[in-house]
Amino acid sequence: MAPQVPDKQWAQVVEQKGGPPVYKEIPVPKPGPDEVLVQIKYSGVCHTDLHAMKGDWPLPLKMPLVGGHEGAGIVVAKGELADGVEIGDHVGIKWLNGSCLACEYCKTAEEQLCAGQQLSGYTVDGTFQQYAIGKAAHVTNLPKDVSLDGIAPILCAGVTVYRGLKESAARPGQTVAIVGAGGGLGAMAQQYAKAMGLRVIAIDGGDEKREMCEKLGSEAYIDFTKSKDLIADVRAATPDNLGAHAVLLLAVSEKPFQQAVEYARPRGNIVAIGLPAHAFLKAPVFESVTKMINIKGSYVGNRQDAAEAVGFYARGLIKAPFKTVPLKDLPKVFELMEQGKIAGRYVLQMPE
Ligand SMILES: NC(=O)c1ccc[n+]([C@@H]2O[C@H](COP(=O)([O-])OP(=O)(O)OC[C@H]3O[C@@H](n4cnc5c(N)ncnc54)[C@H](O)[C@@H]3O)[C@@H](O)[C@H]2O)c1
Ligand SMILES: [Zn+2]
Ligand SMILES: [Zn+2]
Repeated sequence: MAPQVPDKQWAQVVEQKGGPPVYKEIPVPKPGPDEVLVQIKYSGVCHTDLHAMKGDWPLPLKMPLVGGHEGAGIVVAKGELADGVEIGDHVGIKWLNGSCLACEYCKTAEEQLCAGQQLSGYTVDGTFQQYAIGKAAHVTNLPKDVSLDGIAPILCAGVTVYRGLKESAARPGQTVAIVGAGGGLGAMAQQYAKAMGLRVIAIDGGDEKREMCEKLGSEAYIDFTKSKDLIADVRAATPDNLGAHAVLLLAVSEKPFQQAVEYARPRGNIVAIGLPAHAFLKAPVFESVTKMINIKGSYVGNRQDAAEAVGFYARGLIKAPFKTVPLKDLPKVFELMEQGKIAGRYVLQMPE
């Protein structure tokens, strides 16, 4: 028998650009033919949700908006064309809520580049509500024996850094510098990198993040708020002083995007993932050319990346720290995030 679905639910709704989100009751949405309705149990809070509320990016967003795109829950209703997902399944709703499935990018498993994409918590309502809609083709299957709180942040932070590490082409034994290592993506990135046999240099600010990075197995922590010569410090943290084989840029400020070429080793790959507002990538031409540096962007991951990232977690390889608070506390989480005070991730628990 299909579960009882109420007409109303609690949600965090951004009613105007800049926020704050308003905790209120809104109607429970109904799934379309190719969609599922997911009873969200937990949702991670990604810095992207804060960028969305602030209107940081040159990409129009839905308003009013229910944010959130790291939702883990249980399917409670589905449309008649929603194949491959059953009521009762545990699934995740990620940033890419849906895509056209028919364009060149969708056909070649690069759906994050689809011009017809729908984005959870940005162009469609996301997971900061008790019941959220996802396209059946795009929800991520989650194993039923894994608890839904810790796996929620895998759905954006995990997938994104996992794909980013693949894009970095770093091989086991090589060194990756993770910039913004103390944040939500950064904590995950350290764990995925370690599981992939990479050596990690963590870059972030403050002692709470230092402590976390050391626990997560980074070989060096460089505090960007204290270092007198960040470039020299990163190089010195590599065994031969030549710099990192790969750099993962996860920070929410522009400066590191302009420094990375100087501490990447010759032939190094710099992967830009963080999306600070109004920022530019800038690199010295001389060093970029003579060191044959590769600078690229990486944007979430495809459905297979999501399945693989979940697999790493389910096998116990990813233990990034998170704190759980009720859905109503989202404004407090945004405040701490704005101040750069969150080590790891906050996960919101939906009311019962
Ligand atoms: N490309 C993608 O697909 C994708 C996916 C998810 C998130 N993002 C973006 O990634 C960024 C990070 O997200 P998050 O949720 O991890 O944010 P977060 O706030 O949890 O972490 C950001 C970290 O960057 C650190 N930082 C700030 N300035 C720094 C500097 N100069 N050097 C080193 N560290 C610095 C902060 O201290 C913080 O720990 C955001 O911009 C987000 O929108 C991109
Ligand atoms: Zn498409
Ligand atoms: Zn995200």
